[in-house]
Amino acid sequence: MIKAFLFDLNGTMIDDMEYHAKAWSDILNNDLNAGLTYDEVKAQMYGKNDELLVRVFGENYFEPQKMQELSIEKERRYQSAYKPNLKLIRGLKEFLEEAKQQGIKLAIGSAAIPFNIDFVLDNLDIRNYFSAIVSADDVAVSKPDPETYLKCAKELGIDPAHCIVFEDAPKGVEAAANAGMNTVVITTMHGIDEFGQYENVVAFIDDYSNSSPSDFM
Ligand SMILES: O=P(O)(O)OC[C@H]1O[C@@H](O)[C@H](O)[C@@H](O)[C@@H]1O
Repeated sequence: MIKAFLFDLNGTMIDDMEYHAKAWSDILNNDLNAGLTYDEVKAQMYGKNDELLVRVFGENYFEPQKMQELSIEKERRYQSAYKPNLKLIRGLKEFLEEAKQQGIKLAIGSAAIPFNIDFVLDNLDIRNYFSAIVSADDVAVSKPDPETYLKCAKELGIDPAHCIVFEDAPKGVEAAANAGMNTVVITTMHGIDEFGQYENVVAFIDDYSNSSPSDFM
């Protein structure tokens, strides 16, 4: 029996992954000469910003302070490009409202830093729907490690077996599987064909306009 919905943020609540890809591509290739193709940048976009930098450049390439600066700079570029288009994915507001009315607990489990989570929640004024918010700063290791989603469940006081995750990224679906949770996939940046290996996907949706919370309980 499902008692809680755990939402990934980027690509799942807002359709912004193309803006993350552009900001990362700019930082990695134009500022840091990583020489990655656009598809390679997209494939690296999961987990914390520091984890991404280590995957691309190796351990100890940057001082922690430098990684912090690069992370903030990347999010500044992302926010300034995306802000004019900032909006929830179609049908999500009504979906959240209905879930709240039905007593389903709601949480956000994101690899984003609080700077970005605040940017979304405060500009869209939707913070009040969520009883727990787990960001990059709240976990030792991000997705595909299960820590993010297990921490959401713990903060909500709900058994992981009674949670379902909403995700857009294969590595996020993997994180949910590692946490023992099923997943609803929102096909924003990643197509259905990219999720073939995951047995914990129970549904694919383009947006929330034809769904209601009871479909996933
Ligand atoms: O876990 P979420 O909400 O999908 O966020 C993931 C993204 O968050 C962004 O802030 C990172 O810069 C991206 O690299 C990462 O992919």
